[in-house]
Amino acid sequence: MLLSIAGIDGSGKSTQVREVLKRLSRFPLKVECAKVDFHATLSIFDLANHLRGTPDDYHPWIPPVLREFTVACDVLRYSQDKLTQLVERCDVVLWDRGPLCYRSYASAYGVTDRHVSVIYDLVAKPDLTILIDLPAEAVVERIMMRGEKPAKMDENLEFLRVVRQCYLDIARKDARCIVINGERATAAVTDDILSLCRERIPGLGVLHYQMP
Ligand SMILES: Nc1ncnc2c1ncn2[C@@H]1O[C@H](COP(=O)(O)OP(=O)(O)O)[C@@H](O)[C@H]1O
Ligand SMILES: Cc1cn([C@H]2C[C@H](O)[C@@H](COP(=O)(O)OP(=O)(O)O)O2)c(=O)[nH]c1=O
Repeated sequence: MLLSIAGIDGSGKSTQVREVLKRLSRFPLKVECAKVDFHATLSIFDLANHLRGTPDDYHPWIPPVLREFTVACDVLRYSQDKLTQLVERCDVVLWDRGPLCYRSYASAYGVTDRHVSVIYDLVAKPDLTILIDLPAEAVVERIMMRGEKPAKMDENLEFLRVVRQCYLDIARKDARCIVINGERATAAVTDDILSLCRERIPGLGVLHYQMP
């Protein structure tokens, strides 16, 4: 089962991937985490650094269509070279981000180029995408509190509002995408994700709990 955890920056994707992994590790299941390795996209950040003096100041200086095409190429490469094999070897793969995220970012940056969209059609399709949804205001507060990583240029209220709307618009059209409320304690969000997995994926409903 390929489970994609989606949401705007700071919505708690990485936190949930970690928590769901912890909970599933109590069961006799092979569970692995996945996240796209950026390669060509890193050159976009290098270019932004060269042009603007900071790697995340890429917008609007580097045309969005060039950037999103580059991101899409990295996502497809990762899907074909690593993710597909991982899914074959594992009972559950927890994907931090996923096609919904990448399509939403492209849309938020106004990219409608068909080539980008066709590349995402070729990427492995998650069995289930869980969109952790919460208002951009709540996320900005979390990002400001986040000690480990300073806020990036695109982690601002105005842009995150647009990204959130793009997520919701794209998710609404996908039957394999479920929106959950992310404005709750971490454990409550994890509970929701696990119960959605059990409900939807045959086999996960008959998990045999192993005593720790
Ligand atoms: N349910 C939650 N309530 C409050 N803070 C949270 C919650 N989930 C995550 N956080 C905090 O919010 C910040 C962003 O979470 P993170 O998992 O890094 O998000 P993402 O991977 O979506 O960017 C982190 O500092 C994290 O500790
Ligand atoms: C997912 C995505 C990210 N980005 C930008 C915004 C992200 O903050 C940045 C890095 O992505 P990523 O490494 O996935 O972010 P994080 O470590 O916060 O999970 O690249 C795009 O421009 N397009 C995209 O499709």
